[in-house]
Amino acid sequence: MSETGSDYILTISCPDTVGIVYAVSGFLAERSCNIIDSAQFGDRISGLFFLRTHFSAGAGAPSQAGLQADFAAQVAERFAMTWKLHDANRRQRVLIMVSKFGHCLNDLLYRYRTGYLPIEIPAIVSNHRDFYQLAAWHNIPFHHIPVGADNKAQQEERLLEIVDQEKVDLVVLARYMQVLSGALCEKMAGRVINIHHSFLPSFKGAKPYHQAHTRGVKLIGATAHYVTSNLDEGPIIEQEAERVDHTMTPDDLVAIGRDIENVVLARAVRFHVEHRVLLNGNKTVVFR
Ligand SMILES: Nc1nc2c(c(=O)[nH]1)N[C@@H](CN(C=O)c1ccc(C(=O)N[C@@H](CCC(=O)O)C(=O)O)cc1)CN2
Repeated sequence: MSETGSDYILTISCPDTVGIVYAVSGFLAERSCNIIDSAQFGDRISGLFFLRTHFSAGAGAPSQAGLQADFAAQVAERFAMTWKLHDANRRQRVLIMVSKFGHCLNDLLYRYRTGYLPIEIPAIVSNHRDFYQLAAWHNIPFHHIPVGADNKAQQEERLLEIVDQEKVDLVVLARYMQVLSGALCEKMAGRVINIHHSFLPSFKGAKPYHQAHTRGVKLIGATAHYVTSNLDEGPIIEQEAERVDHTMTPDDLVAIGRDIENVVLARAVRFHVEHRVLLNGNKTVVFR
């Protein structure tokens, strides 16, 4: 039996058909589980259905393991669901990676410290030493892993050792400026979020603000996306944009961009750790 009031989040994707919400809500009601909030979306192009349900297990409800076993047998199988049942109160363990620009790292650390981001941060990893003291101030272990053309595979092995040892759920690239290998992206699929400093698909690669200035755009932005082996091509989680004009220098755009990057990355991390993001091919469904 579950402790009264245990909160869970159920996420589902499956071929769309009649009766999915009815089956899920009936399953929960029969087991003394009360839905707190629920959202769903049927994608008519992919033919897939997506559901996120936050519920509380009342007195007499089965344990998490019991709910999972029942749901697998009673509902998930007949609808061919891809699904997960998450403990809503468990804080995800987030490893942050950074290179030379620390604004996103600093912002995430502040939001974590003030409780805005319900996460644990067991480690900070960088290919430079610049943020060693910032990590120390927050009492978070700092791992310096320099990467060059001749040692990328070995250094990525070290990263994966830390991910394993620290039971990391999510890796956040907070302006980490090295391209991760295809092998690493495969191993960590759906568990690595990057902040790209442009409004993708515009201005991929390094130095997007200079590209934007050269092009003379009137809006600039930032994009948080899951990392895949295709640089800057991963499923987009969140974006934001700001108006700019002809009077602004590339440095002005960089300064405006920093604030946008902070907000977009923090939102994307929060959506992910609250199980609000479901993959839909190379796109996402985000139940904000
Ligand atoms: N597999 C992936 N790895 C990374 C991605 C990604 O989308 N897929 N995003 C980058 C972040 N990024 C843009 O957002 C980015 C970072 C770095 C480069 C780049 O060309 N780097 C050069 C080295 C630059 C340096 O040493 O300063 C390189 O790796 O040759 C492009 C885009 C993070 N990783």
